Parts: sequence; structure tokens; C-alpha cells
Amino acid sequence: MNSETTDIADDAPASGKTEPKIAVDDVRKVFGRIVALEDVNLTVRENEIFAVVGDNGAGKSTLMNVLCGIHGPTTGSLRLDGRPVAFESPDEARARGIETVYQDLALMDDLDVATNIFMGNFPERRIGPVSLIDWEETYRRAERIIETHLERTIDPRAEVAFHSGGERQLVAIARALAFDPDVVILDEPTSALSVDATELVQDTVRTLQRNGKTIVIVSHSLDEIFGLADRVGVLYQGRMAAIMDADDVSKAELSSLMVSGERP
Ligand SMILES: Nc1ncnc2c1ncn2[C@@H]1O[C@H](COP(=O)(O)OP(=O)(O)OP(=O)(O)O)[C@@H](O)[C@H]1O
Repeated sequence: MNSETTDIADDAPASGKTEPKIAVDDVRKVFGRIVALEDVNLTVRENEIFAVVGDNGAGKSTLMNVLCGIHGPTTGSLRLDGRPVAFESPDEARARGIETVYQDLALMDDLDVATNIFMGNFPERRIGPVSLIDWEETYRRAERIIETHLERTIDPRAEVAFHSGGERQLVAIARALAFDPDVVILDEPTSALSVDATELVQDTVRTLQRNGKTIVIVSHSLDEIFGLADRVGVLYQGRMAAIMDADDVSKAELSSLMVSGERP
């Protein structure tokens, strides 16, 4: 096991802050008799891109669901900015600045980009006692998020159905950004995308980082995270087999850790 898995002091961000953005402390999660996570420790530094990789059934989704408030840990705990947190729901994680973009994206194809971004979260204006959706502000804000946070051009009035796979992923990311999160969790963000679309999404993830976000990518594909992540944590059969700087590890080593929990 790599020393970084347990050495939190080594994980202190370069900015001089002593606390990581997220810390997972001794987390265990069981579903009946199935142990999905066992003794998982990790820290995510502020403003880094941290990838969680693992084979099928390794526990990636369970860890993601613990981070975003879908599951509470059976034992163990989370800290955010050094303070203990216990999310009862994704809404509670959202209120603390953690947004998740799920693999299925859950976009409504026959609605336009801005409506998808703000569905359930529309800017409103009041006319006397009545609150109405402020459509002008909805389109303005959608354009601003796409241009300033993603640094892209996507027409907020165009139906989502007319967009490519990469652009659809960007719309889903923009929807997460509408809640102004500090942390964005991305679930397999480029799986099933073409090479060009993958590059578009990866560039956008780097843009998010440049714009101050902390990013956690959950993936079973090394191609998805190589050249993108700053650090990589490998889950194997529910345990964190290693956490490494991405620059210090080869694909062969990561592959071996994913399939056997050990280095070649
Ligand atoms: N809600 C649940 N109820 C029962 N068992 C579950 C539940 N969620 C996950 N598991 C089990 O926990 C283990 C870890 O599953 P998890 O989905 O977290 O793995 P994963 O790494 O995301 O796999 P995949 O890449 O196949 O999605 C598996 O054995 C899975 O069957």
C-alpha cells in the first residue's frame, strides 16, 4: 500500500492550508452481508483532480454515493474543509458545495439547454404576490455559466437533442455549476464518447480546475483519467489498494492494481 493512503499530513495542499478539501476516514459500507467498502481512507486536496478507479464491483459507485450523500457510511466518517460532515441526502451535500454529475446525465432531450441547466432551480421574479420563472435571467445565467465556467459556446436556447455526446456532458456539468459548488464529482464522464468528444470533456474538466473547482472523477477506464488526474486512488474489492500521483504511475501499474490489488 502506498504511504499516501494513510498519511494525511503529506496530503496537505501546497497553498499552505492544512486541511484537505475532503477527507474520508476509515469508511466501511455494508449492504446486508455484502461489504462494499472496507477501511477506506483518502483525502482530496483543494483544487486537484482526483480519480477513483477500480474494476467492476470494486466499490467506486458506493464511495461516490457516500461522498454525495446518497449513502451514509456504516462506520467511519467524512470531513469537509477539516470539519466533520454527515450527509443525510444529496441535497445536504449540495448545500455544502458538493455536486455530482451522474453517468446517465438525466437530460431532457426535447427541452432547451438553459431549461435543462436550471430545471428545479429556476431564477424567479415576483409580480406582486406571485413568483414566476424569470426566463430572460435563465438564459442569461445559462450563457454565463457556459461561457465563463466552461469557456465554451453552446446556444442556451437550442434543444439538448441537437447536441453531440460531448456537449451533452457539458450541459450536465453546467447544471451542476448552477449550484455554485466547490467540488464536482464526475461519474465516468467520457465513457461512450468519441475521441473528439472525450477531448472536449477532458479540456473542460481542466477548465473547471483552472476556475477553482475541486474535481473527483470516478471511472473504470484508465484512458479516461490518464493525462487528466493529478492523483489516482485505486479501489480493489472495497479497499483502497493505493493512492498515487498520476505522474508517478504507469498504465501497467494501475491496471495491475485494478485487477489484483497489487503492483506488477
Ligand atoms: N444498493 C446496494 N445493495 C446491495 N449491494 C450493493 C448495493 N450497491 C452496491 N452493492 C454491492 O457492493 C459492491 C460494490 O459495488 P459498486 O457498485 O460500488 O462497485 P463499482 O466499482 O461501482 O462497480 P461498477 O463499475 O460495476 O459499477 C458490489 O458487490 C455490489 O453488488
